[in-house]
Amino acid sequence: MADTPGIVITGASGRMGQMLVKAVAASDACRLVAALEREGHGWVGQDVGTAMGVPALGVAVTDDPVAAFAKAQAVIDFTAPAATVAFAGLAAQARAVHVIGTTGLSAVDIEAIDRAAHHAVIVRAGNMSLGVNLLVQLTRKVAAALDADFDIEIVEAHHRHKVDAPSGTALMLGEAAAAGRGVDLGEVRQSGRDGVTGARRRGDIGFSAIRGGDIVGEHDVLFAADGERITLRHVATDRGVFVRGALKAALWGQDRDPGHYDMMDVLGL
Ligand SMILES: NC(=O)C1=CN([C@@H]2O[C@H](COP(=O)(O)OP(=O)(O)OC[C@H]3O[C@@H](n4cnc5c(N)ncnc54)[C@H](OP(=O)(O)O)[C@@H]3O)[C@@H](O)[C@H]2O)C=CC1
Ligand SMILES: O=C(O)C1=N[C@H](C(=O)O)C[C@H](O)C1
Repeated sequence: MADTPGIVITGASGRMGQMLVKAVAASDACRLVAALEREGHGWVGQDVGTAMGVPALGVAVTDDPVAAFAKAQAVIDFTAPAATVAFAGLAAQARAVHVIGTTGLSAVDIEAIDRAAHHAVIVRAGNMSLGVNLLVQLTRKVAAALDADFDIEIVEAHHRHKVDAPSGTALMLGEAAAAGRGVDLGEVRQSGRDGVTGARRRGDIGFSAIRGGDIVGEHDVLFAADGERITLRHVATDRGVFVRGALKAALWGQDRDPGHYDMMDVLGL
């Protein structure tokens, strides 16, 4: 066990954080070396297992990322954009693989992550599941096969707590559709219609977001033409699909050259 990669989970009290802590602690392929929360969080100083209401795991929750990353080979990070950008710099200094699941990152945030990736391995994806990464590939292929007679609309649904829209996955699907069509998503993106919007512009890629209840994550890519429609759909019913992808990425990243990778690299798609 001691020579398996040591993993830090950031945002350990979060929906993803708690599942990741349990998965790493239960794995034979890696070890939990730290659980991180922000300064002032009620869990800091407590055993992370006890704080979660399960048997103690022998790892106290810390608010010190520098000390935590120094003893790790990988950092798995599903938190918030500002935290993730700060962690990217610190993980690179520690030469730890940084697996980023956080969504809602701005272009400036991604530039900062790109800079950190000159010094260490970063694997970042808006969705770590095998199914969604396959759907991204399918979306690109279908978009390449059809012309703009087919209107592309991406509809996503998530739980009531989600703070960013469109989802990271919806943006991955939109990028894939735009790449398939040979256009720049920034030129054709149409989000959140409301009011008298005018008729749909030919070639636009539309995004709609639903928020409610405990929906884990659902994504439809609709290709709608006169007389026929195609829908590509992924439904996540369990966050375990993201957890498994993140652990796979943390192990895959060991001994790779520095760089900014995604789940297509990890899954070999
Ligand atoms: N790529 C993928 O496959 C997936 C991505 N996600 C993304 O992961 C992110 C987290 O999702 P989820 O777990 O549902 O969200 P939660 O709000 O449940 O968890 C986020 C956690 O991060 C913590 N956090 C925020 N800022 C800091 C900080 N500066 N230092 C330490 N901890 C911090 C929060 O603490 P506090 O409560 O104190 O703010 C919280 O514990 C979102 O961006 C989501 O979109 C989610 C699922 C899959
Ligand atoms: O916030 C979530 O929950 C999820 N976020 C990711 C996204 O923004 O696409 C991935 C997944 O859909 C769950």
